[in-house]
Amino acid sequence: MAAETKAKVIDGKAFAEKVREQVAAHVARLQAENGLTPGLAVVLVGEDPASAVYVKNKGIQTKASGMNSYEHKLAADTSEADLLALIDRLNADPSVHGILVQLPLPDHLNSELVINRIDPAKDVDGFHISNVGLLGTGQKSMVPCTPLGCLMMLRDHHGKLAGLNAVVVGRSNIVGKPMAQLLLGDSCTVTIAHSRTKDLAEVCRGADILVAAVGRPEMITGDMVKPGATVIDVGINRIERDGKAKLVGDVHYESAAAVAGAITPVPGGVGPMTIACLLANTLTAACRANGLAEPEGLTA
Ligand SMILES: NC(=O)C1=CN([C@@H]2O[C@H](COP(=O)(O)OP(=O)(O)OC[C@H]3O[C@@H](n4cnc5c(N)ncnc54)[C@H](OP(=O)(O)O)[C@@H]3O)[C@@H](O)[C@H]2O)C=CC1
Ligand SMILES: Nc1nc(=O)c2c([nH]1)NC[C@@H]1CN(c3ccc(C(=O)N[C@@H](CCC(=O)O)C(=O)O)cc3)C=[N+]21
Repeated sequence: MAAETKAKVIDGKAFAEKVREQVAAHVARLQAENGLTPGLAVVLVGEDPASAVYVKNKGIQTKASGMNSYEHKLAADTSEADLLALIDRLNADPSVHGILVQLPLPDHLNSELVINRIDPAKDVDGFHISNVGLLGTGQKSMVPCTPLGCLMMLRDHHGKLAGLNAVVVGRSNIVGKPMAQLLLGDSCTVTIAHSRTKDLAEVCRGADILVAAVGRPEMITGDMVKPGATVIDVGINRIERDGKAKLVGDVHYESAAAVAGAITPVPGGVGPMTIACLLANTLTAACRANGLAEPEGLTA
């Protein structure tokens, strides 16, 4: 028998739609008042099918919000020099305000080198070492889209986050670490757990806010969740169940939802917010590049 769902479901899809509407309204104003159209360049190297789908969705949503989308699809065997040369051109192009290089890159390319070649002001992923440092020291920066989307949903649900115990499971540079920085910035008491953490279940049970960014299908189960806690599931895992392809998170949804106070679903949770925040970051970058007022409520 399925456990009864107790938790409030945080609808990331609906939230993302609202964010995209705010972005579109601000873009329309920029065009009317300043003759400025923000532009986002997305670079995809190779033919990973999942990445191709994301890049296509990003392009569609970028255009739907009134911004320009420039897609650069490069062959899997593109040389590092050629990729760096493209980034240099995009850095110098005033119609491009945001640059995203889809990760992971093929093995022969050094992602750190490539990411750090992007002009930090155009680094809408917030992965450049300058933006990482600015975020870590509490200064204005470009904030990584996935953690920013999680933060927006958490602020919306809780109002103030100060004093809450937050546990982030996962310490990657693109999700876990920046998520922890943002929660710390909002005065949570933050614990970062990872594969070497002792008694992960007990650590997780201490969390008022539990963020799962592990990359392991359904590994966070209901017994690891404190009653009433808010659970944010970042995981995107494609699995096969009963002969069918299925998308599941890093959280075992049914058992966790029976205990949690609020939970994000997969699909329809963090994923859509990630793309909405990418659009928000592109708008923010365009405003900053032109010395214009930034959108309110769309930055950390
Ligand atoms: N919704 C969205 O927009 C996005 C979703 N994702 C998804 O989020 C998930 C995480 O992505 P990402 O951060 O890139 O993944 P990484 O593989 O880079 O990092 C995973 C982290 O989880 C930790 N971990 C792995 N196994 C365990 C375990 N058994 N117990 C505790 N910790 C463990 C690892 O620890 P250690 O460091 O010790 O190895 C590591 O820090 C994936 O499912 C990915 O698909 C990612 C980006 C965006
Ligand atoms: N430079 C870079 N920046 C990224 O932000 C980045 C990246 N590389 N590489 C891959 C990951 C993954 N990622 C997702 C974005 C949207 C959904 C999303 O919209 N998911 C939908 C489901 C989509 C589906 O059905 O596959 C949902 O959860 O509802 C998921 C995952 C961004 N990433």
